[in-house]
Amino acid sequence: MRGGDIELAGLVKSYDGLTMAVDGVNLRVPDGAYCCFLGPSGCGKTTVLRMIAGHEEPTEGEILIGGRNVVGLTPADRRTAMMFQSYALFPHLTVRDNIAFALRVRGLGKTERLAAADAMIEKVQLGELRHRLPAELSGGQQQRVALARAAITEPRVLLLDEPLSALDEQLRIQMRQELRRMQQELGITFIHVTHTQMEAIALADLVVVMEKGKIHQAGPAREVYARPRDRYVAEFLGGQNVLRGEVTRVSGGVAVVDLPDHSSIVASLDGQRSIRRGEMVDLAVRRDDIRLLRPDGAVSEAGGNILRGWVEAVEYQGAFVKVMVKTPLPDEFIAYVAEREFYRDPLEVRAPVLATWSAEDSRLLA
Ligand SMILES: Nc1ncnc2c1ncn2[C@@H]1O[C@H](COP(=O)(O)OP(=O)(O)OP(=O)(O)O)[C@@H](O)[C@H]1O
Repeated sequence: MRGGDIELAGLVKSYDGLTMAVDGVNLRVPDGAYCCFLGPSGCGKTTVLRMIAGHEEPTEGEILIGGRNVVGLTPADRRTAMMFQSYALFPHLTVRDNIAFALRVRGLGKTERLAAADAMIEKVQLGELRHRLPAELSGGQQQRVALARAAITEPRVLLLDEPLSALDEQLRIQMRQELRRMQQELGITFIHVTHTQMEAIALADLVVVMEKGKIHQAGPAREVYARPRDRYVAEFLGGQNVLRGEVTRVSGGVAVVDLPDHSSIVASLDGQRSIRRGEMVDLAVRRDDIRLLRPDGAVSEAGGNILRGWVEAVEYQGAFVKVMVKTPLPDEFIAYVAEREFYRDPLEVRAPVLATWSAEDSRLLA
């Protein structure tokens, strides 16, 4: 039994009794999940991580690992391990000795330590590098050593604080795959803190989006990206346009929303049951669900929602083209048009356009 499931219940951390670094966090992380805490600097994600690790005590609330409250226990008794941003490898010890060191702290004999280190070295594919010093390794290899050193104590939960931030862009993407592979191989719960949206989305089974000490949304990557709960999550994850307007009608699972430019948009309620006429609401539509038409073309082609504007800027992105559309609305409006489709009849800057999408592609936000 691994027992690496985590439950955070009413978790609060205040350093000075006034500001809440963590402000009432409730969350369940299943055993063996890859969970990413995502949010801007200062949102409290590292503090949550440090409290799970046992490097910081909560002001209030419980942390259950494997069903047992671990508040007050040492990291070793919690069976958690932490991998730091800087890797914190001993410069004078070889790869093998760095990895074996964690077991010396736990009082294991030398033969046992080295045998365990060798097994772990194979697991993380560091075979040929076992006798090298950290300075003789690449950033990615150093990270693998740091991971092996954290994993050798057989923790139930491995905590990673911005593990990829020291690497360059290309290596970061490569190491992302490797972290995922290792997590699956070790079969333990990973809690990974990051402020990079794409990193969280690419890696996690469970993405937890935080702001100012609170969780806005926790769910599978695709749910958080494609069905953000509120404006904050939609804007932080990106890929969505968020518009604000007044509800003029609610019926049959949809709401009609009047925007400040007097256009009417139909959006699915998407479970927002309590919406009433007259209420101000946010609605989201994915940038890649927008079709851009020339106004002189067949307006009948425009199924459902229409917003009028003109092309403010065009940015080539490779697989798609990012078109910034200026509308009379205060919110920015962007369409991602598939590359081939865009170049069939390229829109030039200042061209008037109709941005259209179907009712079911826009959703009310909380
Ligand atoms: N030891 C401390 N003493 C006082 N305040 C602290 C301490 N550690 C963190 N804080 C404050 O708590 C809040 C949350 O910090 P935390 O490090 O958890 O955020 P974060 O989201 O991880 O940010 P970053 O990505 O910059 O590390 C911040 O306002 C921070 O200034």
